Amino acid sequence: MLSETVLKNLGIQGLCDDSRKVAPGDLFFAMPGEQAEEFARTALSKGAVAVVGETEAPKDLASKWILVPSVKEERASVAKFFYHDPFSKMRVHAITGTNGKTTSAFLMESMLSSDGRKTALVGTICKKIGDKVIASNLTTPGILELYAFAAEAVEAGCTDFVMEASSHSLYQGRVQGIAYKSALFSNLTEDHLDYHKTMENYFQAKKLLFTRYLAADGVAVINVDDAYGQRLMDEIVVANKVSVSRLGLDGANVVPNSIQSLEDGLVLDVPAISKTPIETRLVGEFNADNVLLVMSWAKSIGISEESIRKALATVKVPGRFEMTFNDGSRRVIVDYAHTPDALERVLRVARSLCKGKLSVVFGCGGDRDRNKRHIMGAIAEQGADFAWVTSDNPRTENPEDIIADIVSGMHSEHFKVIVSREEAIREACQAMQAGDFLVVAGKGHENYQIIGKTKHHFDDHEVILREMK
Ligand SMILES: CC(=O)N[C@H]1[C@@H](OP(=O)(O)OP(=O)(O)OC[C@H]2O[C@@H](n3ccc(=O)[nH]c3=O)[C@H](O)[C@@H]2O)O[C@H](CO)[C@@H](O)[C@@H]1O[C@H](C)C(=O)N[C@@H](C)C(=O)N[C@H](CCC(=O)O)C(=O)O
Ligand SMILES: Nc1ncnc2c1ncn2[C@@H]1O[C@H](COP(=O)(O)OP(=O)(O)OP(=O)(O)O)[C@@H](O)[C@H]1O
Ligand SMILES: N[C@H](CCC[C@H](N)C(=O)O)C(=O)O
Ligand SMILES: [Mg+2]
Repeated sequence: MLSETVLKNLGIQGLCDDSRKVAPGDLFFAMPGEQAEEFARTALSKGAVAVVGETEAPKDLASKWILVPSVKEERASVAKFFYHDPFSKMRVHAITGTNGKTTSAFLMESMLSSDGRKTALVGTICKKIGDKVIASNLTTPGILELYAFAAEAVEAGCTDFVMEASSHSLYQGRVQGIAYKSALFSNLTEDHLDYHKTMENYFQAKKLLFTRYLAADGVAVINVDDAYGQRLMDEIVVANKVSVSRLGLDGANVVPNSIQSLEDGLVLDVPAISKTPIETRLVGEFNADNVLLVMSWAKSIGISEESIRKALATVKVPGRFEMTFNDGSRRVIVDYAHTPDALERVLRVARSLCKGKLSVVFGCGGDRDRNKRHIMGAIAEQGADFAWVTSDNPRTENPEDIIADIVSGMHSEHFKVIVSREEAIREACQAMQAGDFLVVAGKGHENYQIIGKTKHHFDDHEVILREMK
């Protein structure tokens, strides 16, 4: 690493790896790539004090250029030094998996807080310390943002830090330098193959949380009902492992006696956690998986039964099976299902609650995994009585092309394409009769729609409430 003396002499005010965000006094990390020099020049023109690069300095920038073998490694070491090693001052907990991370992370934060521990949270919806909440751009932020936030958490007196670790972040080393006290695995199903290419690569990225980043004395808590979870359990060498199985697999450490599914919650009887059943307001079988996993984790790190109960009784997660409209007959929920597994599971729960016709409005994000689209089409067709296929965040793709991919998996007449999401929700709402249930899937808490490179205000809840008046 650059010596402390060098860093101090430079008089650095901040760290930055994105020329668009440079502030005067920043040390700029020029990540390797064709445009590294161009970004470095922009950074210097905006007042960066120096550039850390791994290619020879352009002659005219030699006095401002610090040559290192790996900018990525240097960025991690300097972040640790500059922010006073914040992660070593808290117990850090992470959850990974395709679905259920945000829900579980909210639960974890809630249980730790109920237990009297000051806790920070980082994930898809927000970065949060107590009542201070900042909306997130990524599920796991870039390493510099992450360290800066951890330093704030330490400053605020946090003892615990809960975060979602996405596969992208694990693969890219956004969490470099963290030694987790606990790591949870929810499940692994199809998503992100645009980035990881194969399920095996995707699994290996998730596995890094347990092999590279979990502390030697940390605990791994794993859902072994999932085949990749079972594989993880078998493959990782960790002192403390807890296996969790809603299905009651032989040999699992935590299995329920019974799970009762209510219209507005769950009652879980889990002898390994408590002698008496525990209630939550989270709904559906998939949430039973999340709750079991997090309860098991809580027990393993010494959170009291009372705190587990208290958190489960009150926790709510925005945009996850969120009942947006309910007049006692017609019900509309907003849910963040944007993978085949999530859509299938959410429709299954909705079906169990629906007395009339079950409909779904959904689309798929642009510039993301294309292969999941036709699978989601088939799932919507099988799981619901009627589907409105529409746009999610098209990003730079043509919305019609995305919809064509989805529809290629659909073979019945029980669906209609409406490109405008607002129009699709409007029609779906207008079609509702007594007893019907509508699932508006894919965007959950998002209050925007990304078309091209622009974020427009868009909120599923607002449209539903307007239409169901
Ligand atoms: C594919 C991917 O993950 N890309 C992430 C990655 O970008 P990258 O290193 O490839 O960056 P790049 O855009 O090629 O640029 C290279 C370097 O030049 C810099 N740059 C770039 C442009 C410029 O004008 N000036 C400049 O200095 C960039 O800051 C970067 O340091 O590293 C960046 C910094 O950490 C991330 O912001 C960026 O996330 C992009 C925006 C993204 O959309 N990522 C998504 C796919 C993602 O990460 N999603 C997961 C969710 C997964 C889940 O929920 O399951 C997440 O954790 O959110
Ligand atoms: N354990 C689970 N198994 C399968 N599906 C789930 C599970 N938990 C939640 N879901 C479904 O997945 C959606 C997303 O849940 P959540 O936001 O908790 O997951 P996530 O892993 O954080 O997703 P992302 O990676 O996109 O941030 C929910 O709205 C629900 O439809
Ligand atoms: N974390 C997810 C977000 C997807 C949300 C969905 N609304 C979309 O835009 O595809 C991802 O990066 O795939
Ligand atoms: Mg999430």
